[in-house]
Amino acid sequence: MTNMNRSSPGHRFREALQQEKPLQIAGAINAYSAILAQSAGFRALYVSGAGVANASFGLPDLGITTQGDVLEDVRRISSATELPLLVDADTGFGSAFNIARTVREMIRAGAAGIHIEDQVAAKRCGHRPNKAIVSTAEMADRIKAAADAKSDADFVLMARTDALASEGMEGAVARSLVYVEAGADMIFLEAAVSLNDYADFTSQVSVPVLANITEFGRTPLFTLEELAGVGVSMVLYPLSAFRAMNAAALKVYTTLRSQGTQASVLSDMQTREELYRYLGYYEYERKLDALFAQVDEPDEGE
Ligand SMILES: C[C@](O)(C(=O)O)[C@H](CC(=O)O)C(=O)O
Ligand SMILES: [Mg+2]
Repeated sequence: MTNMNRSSPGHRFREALQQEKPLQIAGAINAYSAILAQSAGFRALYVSGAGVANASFGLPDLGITTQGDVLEDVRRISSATELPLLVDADTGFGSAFNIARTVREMIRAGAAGIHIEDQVAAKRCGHRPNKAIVSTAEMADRIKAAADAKSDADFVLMARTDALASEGMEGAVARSLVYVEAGADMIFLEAAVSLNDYADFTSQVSVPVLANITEFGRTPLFTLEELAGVGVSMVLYPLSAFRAMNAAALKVYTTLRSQGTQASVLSDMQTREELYRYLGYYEYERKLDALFAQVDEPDEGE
């Protein structure tokens, strides 16, 4: 393990965590969403496992997508933004060797960090009933395998615990302390239901704690200020923009079918001008024009 690369994505994530308290982390479903979130001022982004499954594959978030599927999205998104990416690695995508490979490949793909959860491999969304979790020892082994594979000491290894639902606060805290001992740098407390949960948890777990403020789930939509007050270090919005895009897209599709024109939904659309601005299209166009101008000149002299 080295600390050579001072500007590694992991290092940038840790810097962002110092600069913004709590650090707001926005889910970006694809490269263009990452550009939009960056321009809105976010300092860190998230690649959601549910997002990869739902948006890239049209599948439910039930552990069906693979390490390679997630890596492909991470590569695309990390190429489009300077911001550090926290990536949802579900249960690590296999046993110790697979988990080690997940870490190595995530670093190569440009991720700043990953979270690995303590659910069984046949995982579910953290906000659904009937989740099953592995033993504390098995999860500690996952974390050790991941920590051992870190080629960049700054790469963030976050342990997510889904234990609150089945083992209560006592279980979630006890497990998290073991996960930190095993090498977790931070903890993701999944599906907390009250501010008191966070206060309780952060008073007993000394590493930075993430709150997942996903919509229509178990956790109420606590504000940044409220979460700051209970010791939360990171606030995640994994699918907020995705959910909004989906509603907008459906409205456009149904309007086109029912009205035969998009006139009434134009105001819901981003204009061509805006799209191009975010993409830096005009800059590309200027370069292209300049390039053609240069190529033309020698021709004229001949
Ligand atoms: C954070 C999460 O793991 C994700 O994949 O984005 C999901 C989010 C969701 O389903 O709302 C989870 O909380 O399990
Ligand atoms: Mg997930």
